[in-house]
Amino acid sequence: MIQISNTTKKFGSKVAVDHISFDIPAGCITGFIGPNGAGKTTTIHMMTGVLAPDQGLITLNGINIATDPIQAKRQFTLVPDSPDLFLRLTGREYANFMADIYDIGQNERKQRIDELVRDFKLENDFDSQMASYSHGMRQKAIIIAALVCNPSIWILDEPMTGLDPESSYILKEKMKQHAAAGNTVFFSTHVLEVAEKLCDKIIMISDGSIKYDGTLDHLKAMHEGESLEQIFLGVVSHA
Ligand SMILES: Nc1ncnc2c1ncn2[C@@H]1O[C@H](COP(=O)(O)OP(=O)(O)OP(=O)(O)O)[C@@H](O)[C@H]1O
Repeated sequence: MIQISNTTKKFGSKVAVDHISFDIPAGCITGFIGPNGAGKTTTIHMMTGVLAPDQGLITLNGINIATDPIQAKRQFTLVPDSPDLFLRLTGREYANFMADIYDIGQNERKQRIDELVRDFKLENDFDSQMASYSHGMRQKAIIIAALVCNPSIWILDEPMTGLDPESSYILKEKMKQHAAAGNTVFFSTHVLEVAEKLCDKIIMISDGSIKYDGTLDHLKAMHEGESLEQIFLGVVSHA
C-alpha cells in the first residue's frame, strides 16, 4: 500500500504537483493517467525517493520515504520512464546488480531471471551490452531486472512503451498475478485502452491536481454511455 498525503512539488515558480493526496491499496492494479506534463513522473519520483517533495508525506507499506528511505526503498521496485540506464552492462549483469541490492539469493535469482528472460524472449541477447539493444529490448531488460527483485510494491512509469504486443501481454499478466496475490501494482499510462482493461482503480491527474480517484466502475457509472477516452477528455478540458 502507498499513501500520499498533501504533497506538493515546485520547480522554481512552476507547481508541478499541487497538494495531492491519495491511497494506492494492495490487492489491485491502480492506473495513473493524465496528459503530458500533468505531474505523473514527478509524483512517481517523489514516491520512490528520486525527488524530495516541498511539502507532504509519502509512505510505502507504512514506511516514510523521507525519514526511513532505505527500508521504504526495499518495499518497491521501479520501472522508470526511460530504459536508457547502465548501457555498458549486459542485461544479465544489470539484473544481477538489482538482485544484489535486494539481497535475492543466487538460486532464487537464477530461477527468476531464467523464467523472465524466456517469457520476454531475450535469451539470445541477455549476455550482450545493453548499448547494443533496441529501445524495446532495453525496456524488456529494465522490466526483467525490476521483476527479479519482486518486492510487494511494483511502480511502473509507462511500462508498455516500446514493448511488442506479446511482451506487453506478458507484462500485463504478471501485473495481474502480482496484484491477485495481495500486492500493490501502480502504473502510469497514456494508453486508455490498457487502463480500461487492466485497472481496478484509476487516479486521474491534470495540471498537478487529482481530478478523479476511485474505481473504474464508479467512474463509468458517473459518466454513463461514455468511453474512458471521452471521460478523460472531459476531465482534462475542465482542468
Ligand atoms: N526537472 C524539472 N525542472 C523543471 N520543470 C520540471 C522538471 N520536471 C518536471 N517539470 C515540469 O513539471 C510538470 C510535470 O511534469 P511531469 O514530468 O511530472 O509530467 P508527466 O505527467 O509525467 O508528463 P508526460 O506524460 O509528458 O511524461 C511539467 O510542467 C514539467 O515541465
